[in-house]
Amino acid sequence: MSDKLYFSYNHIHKLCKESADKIRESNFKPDIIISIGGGGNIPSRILRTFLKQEGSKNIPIQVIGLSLYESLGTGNYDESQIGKEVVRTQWLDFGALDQHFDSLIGKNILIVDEVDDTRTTLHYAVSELQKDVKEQAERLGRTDEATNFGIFVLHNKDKPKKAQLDDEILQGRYYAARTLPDQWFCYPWDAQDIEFHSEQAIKQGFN
Ligand SMILES: O=P(O)(O)OC[C@H]1O[C@H](OP(=O)(O)OP(=O)(O)O)[C@H](O)[C@@H]1O
Repeated sequence: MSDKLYFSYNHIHKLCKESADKIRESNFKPDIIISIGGGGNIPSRILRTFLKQEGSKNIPIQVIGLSLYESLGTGNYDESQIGKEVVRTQWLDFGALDQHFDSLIGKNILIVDEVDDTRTTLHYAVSELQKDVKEQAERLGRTDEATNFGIFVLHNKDKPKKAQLDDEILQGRYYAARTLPDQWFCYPWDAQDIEFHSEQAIKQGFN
């Protein structure tokens, strides 16, 4: 097989459907989806379609912008540590949501991205959001309310991770549609030539 794996839109749609069923079966009911842009945006929107319960409202999606940039640190880094600095380009805005979403306190929060590679980005997202919740809860005297974080990714790369997630999340509310070997993943939204991309996805069985 080629060292690149190609995934079609249809395949991704099906992964989201299947994962929404698993999330529901596990009894985790997200109140809000926090999408890590840009890769998390399309999976978030598809997942929402399948998480929607009849008669209830759509789950709101908020987007945070996180990008991995080359670390320019001058310290004694070994090669494996270079290039793993998370830069925050956008954060939450609850002003635009209704009164039920004036904060994340006491909510079930599903963080969505397309891939868990070194885990640096997910770790950053969870720990910064946990910090925000803690600060808000202390300020508003609501520290007794439990806030639960879950994670959904299309793909988890089977490789040593450079950052860790809490066991509570990893063991209970970490949903990876597929765990695959550490190869180059090609997503349809990055394709310059979608016909070629789709053909490869069909050949590889990811259609
Ligand atoms: O597990 P990690 O090693 O942290 O890598 C995963 C992250 O890398 C990619 O983001 P990127 O910074 O390339 O930005 P993008 O989503 O805007 O393409 C991807 O979308 C994930 O967010």
